[in-house]
Amino acid sequence: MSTPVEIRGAALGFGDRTLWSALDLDVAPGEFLAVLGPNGSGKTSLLRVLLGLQPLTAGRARVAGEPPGGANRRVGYIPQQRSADQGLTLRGTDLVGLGLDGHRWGTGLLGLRRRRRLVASAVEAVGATSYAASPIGRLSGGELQRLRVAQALVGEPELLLCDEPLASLDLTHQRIVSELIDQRRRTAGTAVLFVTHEINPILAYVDRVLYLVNGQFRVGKPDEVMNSATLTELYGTRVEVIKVGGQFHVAGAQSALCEDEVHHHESERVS
Ligand SMILES: Nc1ncnc2c1ncn2[C@@H]1O[C@H](COP(=O)(O)OP(=O)(O)OP(=O)(O)O)[C@@H](O)[C@H]1O
Repeated sequence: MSTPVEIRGAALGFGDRTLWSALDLDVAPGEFLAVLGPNGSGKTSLLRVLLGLQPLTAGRARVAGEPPGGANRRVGYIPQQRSADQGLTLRGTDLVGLGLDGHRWGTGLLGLRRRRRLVASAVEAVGATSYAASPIGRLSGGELQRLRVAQALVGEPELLLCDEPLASLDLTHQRIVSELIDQRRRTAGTAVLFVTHEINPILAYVDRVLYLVNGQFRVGKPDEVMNSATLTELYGTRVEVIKVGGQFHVAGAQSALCEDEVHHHESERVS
């Protein structure tokens, strides 16, 4: 299996602003990489680079050995959640089917049957069979998100890009969605890049963290990145990280704290 993601000497900027530079990153088959950082640090832009939607300013990126965006590359994508238009009449199964490209599965009768079978099994895998025939405008956020996971997985991706897939989900659905993603990478060797503002709900699955801040970044195991010395250096201001009950709590200057409720809570206590 080729390396799902290879990034060498990469930089991305808009105008005179550099989001990140000198980024070298390999993501191995089955690896779960959490991508963390404050608003605007370039997390979504990194996913867009790997989708072939955003050219790098410098350096190069390869997805399974080829330039991003190639037709042969199997990349699943769970975009940042936006609530579905109430009027949307697209059915759940149609949404999941959008994750299959007609070219690869064929368009004849056999192709259609095969597509239907693949969609049904992807829907079943996320436990969405009972509501998959409903128009998506009528589904709850959690139901819709499970269908989005099915859409991202139905094409059997080698690389899964997830952009805050747990946002606005309750704890039960956060667990269901993150377990589905974890199961995929364990059983099929799919590499996962998981953009999030909150590492704790997925900590059990995370192999490494890429933390982006103000044009700087650190990559390493969670304990190597999520500690006071590393985040203080990265943010350029005093940041305290404590690990309690297997969860990280981060407190520091306001600039470092646009991340999650725990952080805000901690900042009130410390400042
Ligand atoms: N095509 C573009 N042209 C100009 N600026 C852009 C473009 N795409 C993104 N940006 C800017 O780059 C910065 C990083 O955006 P990005 O969406 O990657 O951040 P992010 O880390 O995912 O943020 P958030 O946590 O808020 O989702 C933002 O300031 C954004 O406005």
